[in-house]
Amino acid sequence: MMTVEPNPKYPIVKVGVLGASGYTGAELVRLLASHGNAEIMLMTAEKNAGADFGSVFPQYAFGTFAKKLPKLIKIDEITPAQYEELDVLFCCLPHALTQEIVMKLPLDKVKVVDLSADFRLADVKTYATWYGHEHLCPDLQKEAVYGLTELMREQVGKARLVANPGCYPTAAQLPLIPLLKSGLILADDIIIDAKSGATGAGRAAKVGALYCEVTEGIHAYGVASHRHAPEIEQGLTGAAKKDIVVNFTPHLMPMSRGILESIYVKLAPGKSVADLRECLEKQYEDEPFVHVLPSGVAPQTRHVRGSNHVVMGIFEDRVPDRAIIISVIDNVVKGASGQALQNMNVMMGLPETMGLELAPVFP
Ligand SMILES: NC(=O)C1=CN([C@@H]2O[C@H](COP(=O)(O)OP(=O)(O)OC[C@H]3O[C@@H](n4cnc5c(N)ncnc54)[C@H](OP(=O)(O)O)[C@@H]3O)[C@@H](O)[C@H]2O)C=CC1
Ligand SMILES: CC(=O)N[C@@H](CCC(=O)OP(=O)(O)O)C(=O)O
Repeated sequence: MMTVEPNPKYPIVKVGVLGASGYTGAELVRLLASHGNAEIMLMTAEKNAGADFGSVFPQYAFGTFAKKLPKLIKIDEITPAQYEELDVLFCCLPHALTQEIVMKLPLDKVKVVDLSADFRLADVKTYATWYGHEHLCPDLQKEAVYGLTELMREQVGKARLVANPGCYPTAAQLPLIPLLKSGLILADDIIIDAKSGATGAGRAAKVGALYCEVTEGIHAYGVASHRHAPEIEQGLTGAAKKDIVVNFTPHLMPMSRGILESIYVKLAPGKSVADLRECLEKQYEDEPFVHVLPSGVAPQTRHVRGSNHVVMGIFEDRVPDRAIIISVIDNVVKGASGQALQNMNVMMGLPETMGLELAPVFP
């Protein structure tokens, strides 16, 4: 990782990464290396504390940027002064632990982008129901801005605490929210059939997400019970201005990265698939990361791998009055660290694409 020259028009942003030894933390460091105006001041790990980042991830051990990285330390070794010298802190930590840390941070001095699910649900009861415990800091839960960047840019720009969306909710909401807001699809008949690569489960792989249990097969999990359903419903309910319940079924695929969602919707009376296409093309025509494919072309996870792009295809179903939307992202980039960096750029008044211009990796 080579140091990219800073753009002198913009300030240097001092950054901390909690959980830098995990998949999303490491991906963030990879992206920050090509940012130019970000300086990593502190990085933490738990089991890997005390190690160099380059010894945990030998692929990132080379080059001037890598050599300047601080050692991985434990969270409780960070001093208040170290927090205060940061502009932005990324939390790439497990759920529930994150809120314990964030509630003690000086949020008037350091802005936070949280990649966990801790601050995504605004309603305290919904949070307790799906996460199995009361939130430790409900005020911050309410204050947090949901960082679906393209649709929340203005709010993200003013936020102290951004809740970075979940990977599945990102791929689902970017097509569905504009369609619901425009009244082009019915709110009561949305089916999201989702598939994810195994990195979605994190580096501390559990039984079920281990290589030999994922390769050469596919399985559904969290059927009718996955905690991303209420997160998707929160966004769609806001867009439709009526309560929405979705059918959401995630599957684990034998691939490391990528999410593909086949989304089945019913057209509102008198509306056509051409209307859906026009709406999404118009919504995203100036967006650098969201793309609507021409009619008849289906996106693949390979089209976005390693990049911050979202690619959508829109099809007329053979079943009358129904459409199929296929939405793909890289779960670790737009589904986590890429969107987190995009949010940081917005929060700090930097060009939104800084550090995110890497093209997808192929094959
Ligand atoms: N992977 C993905 O695609 C996505 C993940 N997310 C969310 O982002 C967050 C991070 O995910 P991911 O990077 O995949 O997870 P990983 O399991 O890969 O990494 C977790 C990180 O947290 C550290 N950690 C674990 N336990 C503790 C602890 N008790 N105290 C301090 N640090 C700890 C780990 O350190 P060490 O390894 O050294 O023990 C590691 O650095 C999670 O909340 C996840 O749900 C969100 C969207 C997508
Ligand atoms: C394949 C896999 O296990 N995926 C994870 C989702 C990862 C993600 O987006 O995020 P949060 O954990 O931050 O909500 C899961 O289903 O729980």
